[in-house]
Amino acid sequence: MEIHTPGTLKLSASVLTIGALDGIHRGHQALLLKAKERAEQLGVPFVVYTFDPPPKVFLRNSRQLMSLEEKLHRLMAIGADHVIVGSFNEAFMKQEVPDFIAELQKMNPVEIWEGPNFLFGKNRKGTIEVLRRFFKVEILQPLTCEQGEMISSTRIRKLLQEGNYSQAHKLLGEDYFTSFLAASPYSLQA
Ligand SMILES: Cc1cc2nc3c(=O)[nH]c(=O)nc-3n(C[C@H](O)[C@H](O)[C@H](O)COP(=O)(O)O)c2cc1C
Ligand SMILES: Nc1ncnc2c1ncn2[C@@H]1O[C@H](COP(=O)(O)OP(=O)(O)OP(=O)(O)O)[C@@H](O)[C@H]1O
Repeated sequence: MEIHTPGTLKLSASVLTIGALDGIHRGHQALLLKAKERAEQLGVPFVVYTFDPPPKVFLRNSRQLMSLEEKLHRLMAIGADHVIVGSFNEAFMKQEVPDFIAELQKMNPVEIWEGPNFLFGKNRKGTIEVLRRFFKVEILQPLTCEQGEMISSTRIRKLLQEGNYSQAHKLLGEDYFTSFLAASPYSLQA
């Protein structure tokens, strides 16, 4: 797996997923595995574009679920061929939608895979509809928990804050929880 700074990766074809992906929870895992499967079927590299820190950590001071290092390990295990890490700061978030689209075009994505609520660009003006003017965008039906609620990083943060570790465990996924706890600010030793 290769790691890149924004604007440097040029590919003749790819399958792309973009997102904060904080915690790589079961919803993220489903999305990433689907995109990886499509990349394999199409015989093109699988590219993940992520942000550090996650936008909500930078903008709202939300607690970060997973370090960048841990996220990169997870992405490698899932089979990402390339990861672009955008340093999310004042300068980055001022990029207008067309500038970000131009950057994505350098990777010639044949498919972009997202969940239903993906937004991007300055003032969150970029929607799935905007993205669809330029690329083939596929939407994964959101993965929900048994109670029917959508799995999200926000929900997991709340569960951990409430001390509901067993539900957080379920939403993060069995295989992921042990090392997640060891690496996170929610470590049991903390
Ligand atoms: C180029 C760019 C600029 C962004 N600017 C803003 C912004 O001005 N305000 C904001 O709240 N989020 C901004 N974001 C963050 C997005 O709202 C969103 O968090 C990000 O695209 C990741 O999607 P996700 O939250 O679904 O993972 C920006 C994202 C990108 C890629
Ligand atoms: N439960 C889910 N099922 C499918 N896709 C999901 C799910 N949760 C998030 N995604 C998708 O993963 C991508 C990255 O989303 P993001 O990292 O913002 O996740 P999130 O859990 O919604 O985070 P937060 O709660 O902090 O907003 C987006 O395309 C989003 O729609």
